[in-house]
Amino acid sequence: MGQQISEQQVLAALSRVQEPELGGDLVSRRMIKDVQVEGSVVSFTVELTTPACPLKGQIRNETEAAVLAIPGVTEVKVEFSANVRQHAGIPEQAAIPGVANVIAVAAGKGGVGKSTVAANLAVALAQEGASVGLLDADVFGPSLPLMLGITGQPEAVSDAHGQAVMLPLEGYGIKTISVGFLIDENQPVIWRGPMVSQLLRQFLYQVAWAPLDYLIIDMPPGTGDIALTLAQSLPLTGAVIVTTPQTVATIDVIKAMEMFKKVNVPLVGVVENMAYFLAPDTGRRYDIFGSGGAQRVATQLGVPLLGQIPLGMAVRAGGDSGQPAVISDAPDAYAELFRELARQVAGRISIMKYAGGEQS
Ligand SMILES: Nc1ncnc2c1ncn2[C@@H]1O[C@H](COP(=O)(O)OP(=O)(O)OP(=O)(O)O)[C@@H](O)[C@H]1O
Repeated sequence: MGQQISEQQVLAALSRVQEPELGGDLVSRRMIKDVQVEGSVVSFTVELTTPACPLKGQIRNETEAAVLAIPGVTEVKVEFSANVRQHAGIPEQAAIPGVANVIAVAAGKGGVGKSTVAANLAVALAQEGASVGLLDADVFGPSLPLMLGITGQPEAVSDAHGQAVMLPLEGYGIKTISVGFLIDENQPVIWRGPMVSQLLRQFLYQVAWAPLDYLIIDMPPGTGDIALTLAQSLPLTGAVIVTTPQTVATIDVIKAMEMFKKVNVPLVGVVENMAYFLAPDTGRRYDIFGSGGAQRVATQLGVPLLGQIPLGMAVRAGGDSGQPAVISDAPDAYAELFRELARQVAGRISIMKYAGGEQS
């Protein structure tokens, strides 16, 4: 029998593996937990900054290889866990207790698929193992109840401090709240700015969201007063801007990005929706609205292009039938692209947090 393998040897091997995005090695970043050695079998857990980590595969391969290089090790079992931390940079009084990150999904103009992206992003993050909420702040056209097929009235209950709170409705593993749950959809609603702000404050602070890793906010379209006030007053970790190829070069997209910059909300990146069309019969790609535009704008503004979602019949049908595309296995629902988008968003947020300092 060979010499017994020690925990120190395992940690020494793992300290040579770098965290691919955040830098530093996994041991100094205190990402390695629960090392166990049983004979020649070594197991440990890597604690990620998000369950939707885009580089999980790479981390698995590199840690496995590093530990297998220790003489006598025959098998390595890598588990993953995640500890999504509260973003620093949000003033304490504005933070929502128990909600680690608030992400705005916004667009320079209506109809580009902002709500579709918000809903699929939220469900995809939940599929990756995160706890997720979705707040429909698009009070003028609340489309999330229809897109997620969720109906009903949120129940009011007392929280642990005796305060009245609304219970969000649940579906597809996410918690959600929308003005669409509270009003009669056939009644036109006339909202003025202050009423919207007050309602949204209620949606943020008087809803039993916690605990959440990510609260996704489907913002009202455009950069008008309401969107600006919201961007300014929400405790946002960052903003994701949705555009289509034909609107990408327009001033609206730039305006949306500048609006967030002006109020010091970091841009997570740009999503190009309806980016191209793949003919279902031939598989041929058609760049109906041109190509490369979103990438150019992203590069020009120094933010990443987080993903490109093609035009897909199943994406639209999913939205209309209350079944978000990301739960479908139809090829033109592009579920895997939505999941990859979710990983990119989560990964970027972890990097932003690291750059800006973090709270445990
Ligand atoms: N990638 C896509 N492929 C096909 N249809 C899509 C795609 N993305 C969105 N759609 C469809 O386009 C329409 C508009 O989408 P959505 O409601 O998400 O846009 P929006 O930007 O939120 O609009 P508004 O600003 O008016 O709320 C919907 O019918 C939706 O199903």
